[in-house]
Amino acid sequence: MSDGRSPTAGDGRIVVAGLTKQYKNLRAVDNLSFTVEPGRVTGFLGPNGAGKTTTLRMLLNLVTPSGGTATIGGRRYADLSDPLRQVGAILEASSAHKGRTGINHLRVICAAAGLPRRRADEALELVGLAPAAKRKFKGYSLGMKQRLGIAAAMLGDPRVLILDEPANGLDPEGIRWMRGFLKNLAAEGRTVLVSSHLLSEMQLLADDVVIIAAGKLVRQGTVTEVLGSMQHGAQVRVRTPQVEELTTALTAINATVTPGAEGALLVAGADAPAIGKAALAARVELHELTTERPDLEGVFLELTAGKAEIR
Ligand SMILES: Nc1ncnc2c1ncn2[C@@H]1O[C@H](COP(=O)(O)OP(=O)(O)OP(=O)(O)O)[C@@H](O)[C@H]1O
Repeated sequence: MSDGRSPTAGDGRIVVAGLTKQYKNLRAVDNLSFTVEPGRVTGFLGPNGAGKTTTLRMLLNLVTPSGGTATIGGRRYADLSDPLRQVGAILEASSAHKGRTGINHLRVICAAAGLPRRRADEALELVGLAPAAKRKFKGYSLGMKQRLGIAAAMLGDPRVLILDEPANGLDPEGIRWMRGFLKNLAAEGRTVLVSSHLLSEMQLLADDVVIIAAGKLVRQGTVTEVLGSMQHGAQVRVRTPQVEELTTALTAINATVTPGAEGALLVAGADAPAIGKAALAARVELHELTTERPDLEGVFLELTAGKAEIR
């Protein structure tokens, strides 16, 4: 981040408080409250139609809330003195004039926003698109288009980044790049808010998660906290030719044993070393001992079950 930026986005903390959006009969966002901290990547998760885009649009003053507030550094977006230098946003897959080159696309935005022309080159460099600067937009791959969108959002060197589904359509290499890029921005102290329904991706990318369903907050916390809040906790998958003996031995140490797929046993209430020890003491042969940790996908499905109504 460059020095001398306007301080009006404050520390870049995003606070959503009682935010509501009513569309005729549909409450797209319903009394939603959460905070997004600077210096961290926050994943904004929810099933399709949960209200993510509507929330982000209210944050960026593109949709007027029916109630509540959304502020960045204590101010509404509309009250920021120079928002493009403070908040960078991508709300949909990048689009540009087909015949325009990448660099010219960014220069046009710089000119319109009163930003120095060199920022176009710097932003292109930042996202690794400098070698394709003079290629036309229509020849860009989807991944390159996404990078160009991020370059555009970075033109004002903003303290806060808000990205709606930036990983959509990216290949694994593109996703890896995006992950590193956004983590670096957070490490520089910026606020990074990324919406997604790609839960497995968020598990690798985000420090914090805000999960919504049907317009309402379902859970907010660090990825670790949310994973830890999973009802069932970790399970261990075990295979043995001596099912009965092992079940007896594990029940004796207060573990719960249930049949899993393909003849495996799922053990809860004891970790792998404890199971191994109990098996050894009972002279039971083990063919597999695998700890299965709940992933964000499982937590998400559990937390949003029944709330992903078609709207
Ligand atoms: N302008 C509008 N008028 C009426 N309904 C709307 C409008 N914009 C969004 N909605 C509805 O509000 C609900 C929330 O939509 P939103 O796009 O915010 O969800 P989302 O979580 O971003 O989902 P997706 O991942 O599918 O984009 C949806 O049911 C949508 O149809």
